[in-house]
Amino acid sequence: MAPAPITQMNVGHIDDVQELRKTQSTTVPDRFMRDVDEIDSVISDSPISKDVPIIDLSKIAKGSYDEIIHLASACEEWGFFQVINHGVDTKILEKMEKLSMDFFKQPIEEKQKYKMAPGTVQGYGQAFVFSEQQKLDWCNMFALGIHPHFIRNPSLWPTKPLNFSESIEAYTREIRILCEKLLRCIAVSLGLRAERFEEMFGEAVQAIRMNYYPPCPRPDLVLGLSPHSDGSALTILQQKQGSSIGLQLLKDNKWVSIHPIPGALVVNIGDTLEVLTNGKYKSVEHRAVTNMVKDRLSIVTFYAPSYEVELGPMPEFVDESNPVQYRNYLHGEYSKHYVTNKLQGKRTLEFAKLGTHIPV
Ligand SMILES: O=C(O)CCC(=O)C(=O)O
Ligand SMILES: [Fe+2]
Repeated sequence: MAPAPITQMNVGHIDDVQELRKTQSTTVPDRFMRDVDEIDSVISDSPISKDVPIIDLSKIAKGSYDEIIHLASACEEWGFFQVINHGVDTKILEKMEKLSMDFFKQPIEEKQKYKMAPGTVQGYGQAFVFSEQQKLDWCNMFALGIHPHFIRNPSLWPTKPLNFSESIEAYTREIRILCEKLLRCIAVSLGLRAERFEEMFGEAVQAIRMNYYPPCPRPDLVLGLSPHSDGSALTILQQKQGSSIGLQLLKDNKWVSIHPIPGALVVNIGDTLEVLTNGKYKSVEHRAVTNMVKDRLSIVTFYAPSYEVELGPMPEFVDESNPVQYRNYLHGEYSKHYVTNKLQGKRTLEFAKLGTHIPV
């Protein structure tokens, strides 16, 4: 998430979905209603796939080559996996869930002290809305840039709940260590030296977003979060215990729900790794759907190279049978492009794909 430009744009009125929920209305405002083709499969029994791979990081730590092979196939065939025995203390995960809920449960006046400005991606509100016509997601977000420090906007760091900042620091420190570990494992799974990405990434960028989806009276008409791939290299997603099942990924053209495993974290490949591996490991389109009775909270970490790093397919993934599929660009340019466009499947990656033209 590069610092986005402050622009005067008219995004229209954006309803706060928790406030809508309080009205007990049985309908949703027009702006949330999706066209039929966008939601045809939202509640048609999208299978809850227990096939999404589960990677045991403790096996890799003990040197299991089989688990590295398993990781390689998870990345290549799914772009998504759940990680267990990941080393992040359960207490830290639970604390973060409580902290996030305590934040979202506050009166709207308190949360709006940290309002996300139109066209930006940090603070409280709804990101990726750029026009009055754009449909809205049934979601309240709270997002912060974490690392390096210059991406932080201190005025958006809440003073309530108490100890919010300290808890965020503790959580993001742990998750950063996990990102580093995972990236080393992913490098090995690609036949690279473990440190290959780490050395290239420089001081990696880290951002966090909490997505809160209150129950919705018409889950059949709305989306919790529009389909997208992540602009990161790697994303780590924590689903709050007891949340509704809501995360879906597109596999073989079908939406598949991710079955939450207590204590596990969901990991997905972002656009940046797709480009670096010249499409060997692809970012996968995913979205969130809502539920009529249950709410959902996800706590999402985006981990990416430093903005000044030049990205493009690594020579290891280019040969006669694998010609270059993406152009070279600075990560900061992509990050800016990502946060200034609405979420629209894998459209954003057209920025880098050779043979596609994006209007500027
Ligand atoms: O809530 C979810 O599970 C989806 C979140 C997500 O994909 C994101 O924040 O990028
Ligand atoms: Fe995502």
